[in-house]
Amino acid sequence: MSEQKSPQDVNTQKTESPENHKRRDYLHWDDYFMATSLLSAKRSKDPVTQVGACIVDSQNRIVAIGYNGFPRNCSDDEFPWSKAQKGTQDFNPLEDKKMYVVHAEANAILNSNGMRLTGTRLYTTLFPCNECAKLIIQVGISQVLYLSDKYAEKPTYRASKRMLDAVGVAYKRHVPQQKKIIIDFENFLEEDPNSSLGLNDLHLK
Ligand SMILES: Nc1ccn([C@H]2C[C@H](O)[C@@H](COP(=O)(O)O)O2)c(=O)n1
Repeated sequence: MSEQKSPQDVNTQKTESPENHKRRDYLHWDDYFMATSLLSAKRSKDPVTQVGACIVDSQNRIVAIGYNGFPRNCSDDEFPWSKAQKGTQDFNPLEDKKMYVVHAEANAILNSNGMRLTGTRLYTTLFPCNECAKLIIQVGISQVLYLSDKYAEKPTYRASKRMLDAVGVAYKRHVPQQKKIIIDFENFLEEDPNSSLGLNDLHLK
């Protein structure tokens, strides 16, 4: 004979069901903003280093995002994506991407459309260079969170830290709580069997 459930048991069962309480594996704020920066970096055409940045206010609202790329209307197909090699026969400084690329952090600042950025936080996938540090300081960003500092030994990055230290802009490497976030469009494509979109999964590692 099956056991009868008291109304109390039924209630307990209801509260224990995963659908009745808060999800536990939700994204934490810092991971969320860094993942947003990583997603933005996916827009970059730079074949070597794709950088993304995201500016967030004190109420955890994203106020701007950006990635590294050429200025508006400077064609991705005409301007150089390579680095000019000093000492080579055909060395031409005008054929170097660094002459033209707007860094992700600078683009994020510019994309904020003149909004007041005092006290905001900047999430960037790569530590800001000296030129971006100048902008960060001038607009009043108070904290920088970064994922990689692969160019730490270069003078431009040491100069960046010198300026940020001098004025008290805090910076720290973000250590993600969630090691992997997968954006999977497939579930949504399955909802529409007639869809002919051939989208690949986007894996953020
Ligand atoms: N904090 C940074 C540093 C670099 N970038 C951009 C500039 C270039 O497009 C690329 C670096 O290229 P690489 O020297 O690694 O060939 O990343 C940036 O947006 N933000």
